[in-house]
Parts: sequence; structure tokens; C-alpha cells
Amino acid sequence: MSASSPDFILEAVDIEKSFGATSVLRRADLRIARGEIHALLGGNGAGKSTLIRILCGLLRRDGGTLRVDGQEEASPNAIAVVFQELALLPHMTVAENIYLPHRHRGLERVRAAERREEARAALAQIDETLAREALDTPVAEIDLHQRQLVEIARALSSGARLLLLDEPTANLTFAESERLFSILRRLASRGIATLIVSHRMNEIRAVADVCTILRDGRTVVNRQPLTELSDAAIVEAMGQKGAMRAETAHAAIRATAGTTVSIEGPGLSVTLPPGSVLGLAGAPGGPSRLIDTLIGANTDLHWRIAMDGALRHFAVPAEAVRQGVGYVSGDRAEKGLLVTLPILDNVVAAARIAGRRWFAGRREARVTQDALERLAIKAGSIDDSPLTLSGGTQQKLLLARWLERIPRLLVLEEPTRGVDIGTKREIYAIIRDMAARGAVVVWWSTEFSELTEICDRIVAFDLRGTVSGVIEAGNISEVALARATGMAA
Ligand SMILES: Nc1ncnc2c1ncn2[C@@H]1O[C@H](COP(=O)(O)OP(=O)(O)OP(=O)(O)O)[C@@H](O)[C@H]1O
Repeated sequence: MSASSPDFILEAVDIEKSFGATSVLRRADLRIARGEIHALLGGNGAGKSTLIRILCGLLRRDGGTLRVDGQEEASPNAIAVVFQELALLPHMTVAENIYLPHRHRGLERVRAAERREEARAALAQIDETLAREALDTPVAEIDLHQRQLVEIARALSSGARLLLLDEPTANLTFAESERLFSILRRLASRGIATLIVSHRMNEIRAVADVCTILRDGRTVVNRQPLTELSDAAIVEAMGQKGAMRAETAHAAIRATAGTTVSIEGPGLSVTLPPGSVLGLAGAPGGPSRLIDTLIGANTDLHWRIAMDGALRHFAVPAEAVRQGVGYVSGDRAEKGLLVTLPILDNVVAAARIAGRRWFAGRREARVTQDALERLAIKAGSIDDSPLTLSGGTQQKLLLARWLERIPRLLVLEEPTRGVDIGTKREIYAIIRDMAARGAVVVWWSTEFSELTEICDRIVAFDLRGTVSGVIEAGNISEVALARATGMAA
């Protein structure tokens, strides 16, 4: 064990943690220097979130030492975590949300005007416009990216010197991610360190200086500069050797059987033969309205959908499922996971709706086991809660729902959110296989590299949510997408 050094804001050494019989962290190490941006990497289930929860005191470690500023008993405000599911009170104002933690420090008698001024100053360090214009706005009325900035401001106003960000860009557009990174860099230059978890290699390289890689709960790469590691070396350290991007572009899939889907609406008229993979690119406004129509989640007549030439209008999502429309969302907490039901019910949910079956059948256990095996989902038992799975594994569970009976139209909304590089490749292969067997796939992603790899045609939406172009196979590139969506840096 090395001696503690004052240059480190955080030193976690030999951290151990088990849940019951499952050992999740096995002597994991992590050292973070002052003012650095440090990437914590590892495959789904490697133990990253567990380690973060230990660092910020949400979870008790079973063994190991933790020093903050060289001290074992550190001030609890030195480290602040910003989770994906943000912890703000929507009906309170931005300012109130920022000064809320000060109540814990016994400052409740400080005058409201002073508290508001403190909150303004903290937010202005991050975003002057937001501090000027949104301080008295209820949090429910600002967008997700702005909420994240409010959380960071709250951390800074409590005196945090290390921010822990668990997949902070999962719900952000490209431009918003870039803004967040420039804020983190600015904070780093003032000595505030960030630990960032991300599965997106491009952005790790864009923002982080050094990385630590976990594999099966152990530190396999300890504080190494990213410039010294190739993508292949990182992927190999994570234990996902086969996960590098294929060199050759994928050929358009021609399925012999299946349904032809047509989509028509303002600025767009496309016919998708069986096996097509249509990408949707752009800020959420435009794609989500089309997706909601495809899956029966909105009843406006903005878009017209036809299957094999017959116009379809799905009044409710269950109707879309019965007509052969599958849907996987990356927003698993809100739009996918049945958190109060066991893994089995999560897997067979779509088949039950399609077959109007409400009671568990004996073959469902077998179907569930098969799906888990096919997707290499490591679960204790099919009767466990899906919440015992790591984030990326929960995402695979949503896809498992559509394996048994391939949908005629599969609608994907950021389906690889939070999924590690190796698992992404598996998901791509499964989706291509579904396309080859006749499914039409419509895929929205904010990750342009993913769209360019998978799709044979892409519809771009601009920042106002209107269709700005259709990019055909030969012309698909990340630059073309950035231009067409207005999301270039
Ligand atoms: N409360 C719990 N009970 C049982 N097992 C758990 C619990 N919380 C986490 N685990 C297990 O611990 C392991 C590590 O999970 P963790 O969420 O830390 O991984 P991760 O590296 O953050 O993964 P991801 O990239 O998917 O978010 C997983 O196998 C998970 O199933």
C-alpha cells in the first residue's frame, strides 16, 4: 500500500464489497489527483456504480481504506455525486434546490436573499445565462441538461472538490455533452476533480486525462494516462476483446419475408422494405414524436404509418404490440422496466400482451431462461428483481422481450444507453439478425457513431424538431449527421 499523498483528493485502496454471496468489489483501487478529469471504465457489472456509492457514503464498504485529502475522516461535503436519475425537487426553484443542502449545515436562519445570492454565484460559475435567467424557475420547467448543471452547482456550493458523474451524458445531445465537458474542464483548471463513468470511448478521450479500469471488481488499469492506451488496449483490459468495431461497413440487409412499413409526414415520405434499418438523428423533439406515433403512445395525426400498404393508427401501445410493433427504450426507469415484478415477467411482458394472456404459463420460465442465455444476462434467478442487475444488464433485459417472437416493426429509442462496448456489439448483432429475419427497424440514437455503423438510411431532424434531410447509405457519415441535425460542436 503506498503512503498517502497530498496531491490526491481521493485515495481508495483495497476496497471490498459483497452483496450476500456475490463478491462485487475485490480489492479495488482508485486514486484521483486534484483537478483532474478521471474516467472510471469497465464492462457492465464490473462494479463501477458500487464503487461510486461507496465513495460518496451511500453504501458501506466491507474492507479497504478511503482517504479524502489525505484524511480518513473526511468532510462529507468534499465529494458530491450526480446520478443519472437526478435528485432535485421539481416544484422548488433552481435557487432553492441549490441551497437546500445548507440546511444540513445549520444555516437555515440565514436570510433568504443571502441564500439566493449564494446559489446564484454557484450557478454562475457554471452557466452565467442560467444563473441570470432561471434562478427563480421551478426545476420542473428547465431541461435535463440544465438540471444537471443545477446539481453540479449545488455540489460546488456545498464545497465539493470531487464530482462523481455516473454516465452524465446518457440523456444529453451531442452539443449538450460538449458543453458539459467544457464546464468540467473549467472546473478542473480551478482544482475541482471529476470522476466520470461512460461507455462512450469518443467522449472519454475528449474529456478525461487518465483512467482506471475495473474488471470483475478488481482494478486492472490504475491511473493511466489515456494517451498511453489505445482503444484496443482499453477494451482488452475490460475483458471485451472481440468488441472492436468491424472495419467493413455493414451491407444493407435484404430479408425475403416480412412487412413493408411506410412513414409519411411533414418533410418525409419513406418506404421501408423488410430488413431495413432506418436511423433517426437529432435532438429528442422530432424523433420522439415520430416514435410515439409508431408505438401508439400519442394520438395526433402528424405522422401516417402504413404496414403492407394498409394505414395503421394505434390508439394505445398494447394495440401496437398486437400488430407486431416492438419497442425498446433507453429510459428504462420510465419506459420499460417493470421494477416491481421479477425478471421473468419483464421478459414475457410483450408475449403476454400480444397473446392477451394474464397468467404465468409453465413454458414462460423456459423462454425466459433461453432469452437470458442468448443475451448473456447474468442473473441470480429469474425470480429476482430486475433492480439487482447492473444498469447495462437491465437494458439487455428490455431487448430480451422481443427475442421469442420477432416484431414486424422494431422501434428503438437509444437502446444501448448505459451498455458497455462489448454488449453493444452483441445488441447490434441481435438487431441485425432480427432485420435479416424480416423486421423493419427504426432506431433513434444520439450517438452518431452508432447510427453510421448500423443504419442503411437516416432521417435527420433539426433542433426545432422538423425533418432536415434523409441521408442515404453511401452518404452516411458523422460529419453529415452533425451538419443535418445542427448538432455540430
Ligand atoms: N443490491 C444488490 N444486490 C445484489 N447484487 C447487486 C446489488 N447491487 C449491485 N449488484 C451486483 O453487483 C455487480 C456490479 O454492479 P454495478 O452496478 O456496480 O456495475 P457497473 O460496473 O456500474 O455496471 P453498469 O456499467 O452496467 O452500470 C452486478 O453484478 C450487480 O448485479
